[in-house]
Amino acid sequence: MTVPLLSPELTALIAAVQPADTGAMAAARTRQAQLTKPLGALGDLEDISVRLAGVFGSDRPHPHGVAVLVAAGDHGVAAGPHPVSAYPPEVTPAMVANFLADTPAGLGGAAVNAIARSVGARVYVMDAGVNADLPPHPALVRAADLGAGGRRGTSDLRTGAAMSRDEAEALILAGAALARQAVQDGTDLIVPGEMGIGNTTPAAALTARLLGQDAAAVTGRGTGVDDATLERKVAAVRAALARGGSDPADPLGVLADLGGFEIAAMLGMMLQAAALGRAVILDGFVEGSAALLGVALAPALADFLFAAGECAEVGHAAQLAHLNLKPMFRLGLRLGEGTGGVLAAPMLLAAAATLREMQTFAEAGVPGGGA
Ligand SMILES: O=C(O)c1ccc[n+]([C@@H]2O[C@H](COP(=O)([O-])O)[C@@H](O)[C@H]2O)c1
Ligand SMILES: Cc1cc2nc[nH]c2cc1C
Repeated sequence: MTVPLLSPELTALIAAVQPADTGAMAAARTRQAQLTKPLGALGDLEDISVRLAGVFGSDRPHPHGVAVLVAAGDHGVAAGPHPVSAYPPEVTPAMVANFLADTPAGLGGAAVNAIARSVGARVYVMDAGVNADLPPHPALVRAADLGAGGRRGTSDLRTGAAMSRDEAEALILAGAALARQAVQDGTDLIVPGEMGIGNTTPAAALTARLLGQDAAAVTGRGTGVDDATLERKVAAVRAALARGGSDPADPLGVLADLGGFEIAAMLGMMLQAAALGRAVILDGFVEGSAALLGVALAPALADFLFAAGECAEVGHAAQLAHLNLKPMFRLGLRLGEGTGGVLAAPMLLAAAATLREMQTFAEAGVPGGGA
């Protein structure tokens, strides 16, 4: 197929995603082998520390701030009398209000707020296309104010494209703008997060198309749907794919055809974070679908991605395998919001600290360090 052109702004963002620093990674690998521990004894943290050296261009990486950027959007496929979720679409705007609620503990009463507070991460909230009038709040960023259309939910992907290419691009760029803001505020580890009732259905459709998998293999129970609803979800994904509205050779077309506004925004966050040399921590299945689009657009993005846990959603393992990422834990999380990504952030900070702060055998005078 002839792939339609991307806007100059998106083309520039994609071009700015360059591979990580292999020299710093080689130096970090050598250094890890000299640190005061049995060879390989820090397990996967060693590989993570080497990858962080590549991201931050130093064999002594020193990442600082952690932020979770939660984008919320509604979905046409979730509206109407045939639900694909265990919860009604009204939960999406209500949860945005919960992310922003004034509670005795501080900003926000959702899981992501509590977990972020517990690890000192900042929370940003974006309305990427929620089907409600959200009252103004100083901590609420509106994609519409960042140049994106501000439509209240996507179209039903069973019967037509979820959004236009222009809308998809505008949401990607709005997500990128929020990530630039977070970096400006001092963030080195970016966790894209999401809220959107029904969004495991578009995430499954994106995954099926981009990985060439059968709908049933990548469609899971999301919020905990029963067997009849799961069947309806698989049928929805099959119907969306059967329309033949997009080709994996055109990732923006796939996003517009099968995606969601918050998925587009998270894609923009990932591209921008990588373009600015910051690490991205992936949470669950919905974030994974954005990451698949990201590496299809900019293969070097993979160097900047770190997997938090393997979530309970069927299809997540296939995403991680495609991204060549090893999850750090398996806690059975199936929440979204970026919760798993925030939980993983201290592990990344600790991995970097080992490279930066441990002594070598020679420095510490510990025998057995080898050559
Ligand atoms: O990302 C995941 O792994 C994930 C798995 C299950 C559920 N979720 C969250 O639950 C919602 C989507 O589930 P559903 O059943 O409405 O498609 C949405 O708000 C997500 O944040 C997210
Ligand atoms: C209550 C609730 C909170 C969520 N957070 C992310 N997805 C969610 C779905 C529901 C239903």
